[in-house]
Amino acid sequence: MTETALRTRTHISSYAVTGLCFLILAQANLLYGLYELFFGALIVAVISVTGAAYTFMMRRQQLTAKAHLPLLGLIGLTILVCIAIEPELASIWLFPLVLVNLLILRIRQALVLSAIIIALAMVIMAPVPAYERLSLLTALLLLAGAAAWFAFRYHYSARYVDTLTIIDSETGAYNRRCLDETLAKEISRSEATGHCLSLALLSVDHLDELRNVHGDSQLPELFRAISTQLGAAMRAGDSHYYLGNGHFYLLLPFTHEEGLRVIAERIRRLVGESRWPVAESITASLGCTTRTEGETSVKHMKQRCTEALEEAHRRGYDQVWHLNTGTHHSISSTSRVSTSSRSSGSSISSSD
Ligand SMILES: Nc1nc2c(ncn2[C@@H]2O[C@H](COP(=O)(O)OP(=O)(O)OP(=O)(O)O)[C@@H](O)[C@H]2O)c(=O)[nH]1
Repeated sequence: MTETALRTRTHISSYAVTGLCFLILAQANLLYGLYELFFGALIVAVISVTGAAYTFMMRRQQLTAKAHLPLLGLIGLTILVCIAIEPELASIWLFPLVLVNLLILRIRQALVLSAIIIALAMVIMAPVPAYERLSLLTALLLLAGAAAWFAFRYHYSARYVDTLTIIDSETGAYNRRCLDETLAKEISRSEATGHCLSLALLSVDHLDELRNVHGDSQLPELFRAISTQLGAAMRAGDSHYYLGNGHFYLLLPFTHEEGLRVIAERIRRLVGESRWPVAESITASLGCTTRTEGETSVKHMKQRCTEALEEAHRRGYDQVWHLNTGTHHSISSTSRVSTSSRSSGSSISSSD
């Protein structure tokens, strides 16, 4: 579940429970013939139901949902009027208000709104004996403190859960699921704005030999180091994704074919010339492609990268291959970008 979905559920549940509590309170007030308080509780219940409906309507635009503060302010105002009518019953009204504020608003907003309402309530409750007001104030402050701590922990956990769902724990790179989502978004953005989009698939060469020599348990340390280096080598806005088995996708928005050749070659050289933990010296091959006009398929872009990588492997590893296509399925041009020899230095050579 995403943070947004979790937040929507919490908001709707909080409004619904508040609505239910105040409906019960309204009914109790009706039974005791306290008609003004009955209407007050009924108004709070109606505003709560409105809040739940509003949360549902705005579930996809939570960041622009600005009406929670006015709605809860209105609930606060109604409650203050009810306290003015019957100051002895203030605690029944104030406790749920503080809780619902902290469950729905940002922590700072909730604390400020609750503080204002509690301060006004204390003034309105002047006829009530001082020790009663003081004990109510203490209880409210304790509740607000505990609820704020809970809200802070909840917010932190929700963000942590969201991070876990997109990050590969072995390497710290984004994971496969995140790649598909982000690539689909970048393709739409590229289609809408006309900017270039490139994708590369990097694989560590001769992985089976590395596995035989160093053992499975050692390799994650190597992949983690590669992931860190990739993050540092690419510019802001680029991102890398780990698929497992020594394979990384590099997603390069705003990068045309020539730019892709430059960055892919730079990364191939970086891998070949760096000293790595576990294996010390390794090489990598990259299969690259650039989105063609009108192309909308995540699958086809990834497929071209895989085919380009297979070609790089066929040609002897430690290679960068670029594959572009006018149609989505067939390979219409294959460009050899680097020579296979690291010692001779790799330069962009002629197309095949
Ligand atoms: N996406 C991406 N493209 C890169 C990166 N580095 C180089 N490129 C591409 O390669 C082109 C040439 O890069 P460089 O040889 O570094 O030349 P540059 O003029 O310093 O590049 P920029 O000022 O970054 O545009 C750039 O215009 C980019 O298209 C990178 O880290 N990420």
